[in-house]
Amino acid sequence: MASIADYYAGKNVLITGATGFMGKVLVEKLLRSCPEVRTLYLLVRPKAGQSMQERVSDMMKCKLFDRVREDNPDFHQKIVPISSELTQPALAISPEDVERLTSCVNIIFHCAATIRFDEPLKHALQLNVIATQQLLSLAQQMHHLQAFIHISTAYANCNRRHIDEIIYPPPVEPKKLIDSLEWMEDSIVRDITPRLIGERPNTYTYTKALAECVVQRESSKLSIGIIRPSIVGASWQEPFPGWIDNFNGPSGVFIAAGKGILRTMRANNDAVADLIPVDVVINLTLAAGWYTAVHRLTFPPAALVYNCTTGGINPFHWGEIEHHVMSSFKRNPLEQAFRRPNANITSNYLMNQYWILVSHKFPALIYDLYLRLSGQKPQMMRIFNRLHKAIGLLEYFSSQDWEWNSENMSMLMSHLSPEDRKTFNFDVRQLNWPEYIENYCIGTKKYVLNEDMSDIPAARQHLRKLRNIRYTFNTLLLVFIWRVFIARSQMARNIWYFVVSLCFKFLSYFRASSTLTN
Ligand SMILES: CCCCCCCCCCCCCCCC(=O)SCCNC(=O)CCNC(=O)[C@H](O)C(C)(C)COP(=O)(O)OP(=O)(O)OC[C@H]1O[C@@H](n2cnc3c(N)ncnc32)[C@H](O)[C@@H]1OP(=O)(O)O
Ligand SMILES: NC(=O)C1=CN([C@@H]2O[C@H](COP(=O)(O)OP(=O)(O)OC[C@H]3O[C@@H](n4cnc5c(N)ncnc54)[C@H](OP(=O)(O)O)[C@@H]3O)[C@@H](O)[C@H]2O)C=CC1
Repeated sequence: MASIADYYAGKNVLITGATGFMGKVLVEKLLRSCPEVRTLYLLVRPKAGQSMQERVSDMMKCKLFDRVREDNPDFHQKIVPISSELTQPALAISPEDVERLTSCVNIIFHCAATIRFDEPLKHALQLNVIATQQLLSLAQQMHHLQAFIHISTAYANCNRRHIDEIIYPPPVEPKKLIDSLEWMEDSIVRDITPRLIGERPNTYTYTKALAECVVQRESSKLSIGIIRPSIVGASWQEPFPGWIDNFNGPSGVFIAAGKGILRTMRANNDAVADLIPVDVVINLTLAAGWYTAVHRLTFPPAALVYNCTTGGINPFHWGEIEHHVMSSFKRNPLEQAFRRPNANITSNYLMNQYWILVSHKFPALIYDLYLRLSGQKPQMMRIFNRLHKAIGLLEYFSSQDWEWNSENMSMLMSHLSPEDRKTFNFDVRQLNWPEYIENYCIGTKKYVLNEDMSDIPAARQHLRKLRNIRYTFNTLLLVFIWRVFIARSQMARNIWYFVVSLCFKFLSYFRASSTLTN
């Protein structure tokens, strides 16, 4: 059997979502580890005043592509951007481009999706389900297509505790839902969304479940693989440790904790934190593309599902994550922290509400007062309100755990040659969590916040300053309490004298006993 790189040699690959977090890593890895790949067709839309060509050339300039650039400075010649808006009819691909794609594409990686948890149902359905359906129709017109790889999520079926590598019956018939929502006003859709999504926490997981069903329906006509990653985090090894470029999932939480803004969050210390490094997901995806294509004639007509998770193989828990994130940010502090990093997670709702009041809202109020008094615009309360909205949407995933069967991941690994196992490593048994979390935190500092590592001494100095402010504040608070309560109440005074005399007696006893022993 051909090796993975040999298989991709001379192949034309179509990728959606290439400008996104996972898409970029996929493009980079294909170019670096499969240098003989012929062309990568990227479906891209113009955005924020930039044409699709500008966006793709900006993307290729980013640090992620440094290693590819070193190996092959002309790598951009292999990339062909195709203008496409996935929410439009026929994906808004021009007839010439359709002609070009149908005549040459050999393999499709469908990564594009809206991953927002607060996406209105109609839009999530349009992008995650209808666009997938349209891409499948395009795929069927392709004369040389060998594999269609769909990126789903391990949480598509999060209404279940145990999740096998099968496609579960959809919560509703996708076509019926599409037809009904088509004529409904947005306000009506908004009202019925909670009833529709049922036990799922958001429109994202709901529409991703529907998309799996849509993909499965085509599995008799196409060779299909479905990848279900859990919580995708920074890179573990490739192209370098700790690469991350967004605030999604845990990254935003880590940053907020590192900046000393987030001090409390509802999460279960003992629940498995099913993080999976982005390079692991991409290595598995490329291997699954190879496996699907090579075995396309021997497969039964069913999509092969890969639960791409760590919990069952090398579990790590939210409590451990909290510990390692905090100690990592103390060693490598972020610049201009609001307070010293000291976040705690708790599964107790009331306790969390108490700490939100004491450690979030109260300091925000004081800081905003200070800003107001110094003639600046208050902003801290606004930042906290946004943070509370974001963590409120994530708490569902950090407060419970799931069991995923990941046999297909092991099966795929057993089919890889020793060389491919190294080049496309997705063996998460080798993952050293503390080291990974340390690199992840440094990655958020370097690549998300664009902070310089040489500024760490200044950041440490800033933390020392914050510590001194805290000590001063606590002392002032104590003096205040003394003035208000102790100075005015005889009983408080008596208690205070009792405590002081007890301390004095203890000290005298200690001194006397140390003189005796000398
Ligand atoms: C130490 C403790 C350990 C415990 C640690 C537990 C972690 C527990 C994680 C569970 C994680 C589960 C993950 C499930 C697994 C998938 O399925 S992965 C798919 C994951 N999807 C996501 O994470 C998307 C979630 N995000 C959203 O839905 C939306 O961004 C939100 C949170 C509703 C915010 O919406 P919005 O207010 O409209 O803000 P948005 O336009 O998105 O962003 C505005 C700005 O805030 C920034 N921002 C966005 N999100 C954040 C954020 N979270 N923080 C800070 N800034 C942010 C943006 O970069 C943007 O910056 P600018 O461009 O304005 O400069
Ligand atoms: N990140 C995670 O933790 C996880 C992600 N996944 C899945 O992995 C896949 C990739 O996720 P990720 O890379 O994190 O997501 P991103 O949000 O980073 O990327 C989404 C991609 O989809 C593209 N896209 C969105 N809307 C359109 C549109 N209307 N037309 C054309 N392209 C569009 C975006 O393009 P543009 O740049 O133009 O916006 C972008 O390239 C998704 O399918 C997601 O469900 C699964 C589990 C976890």
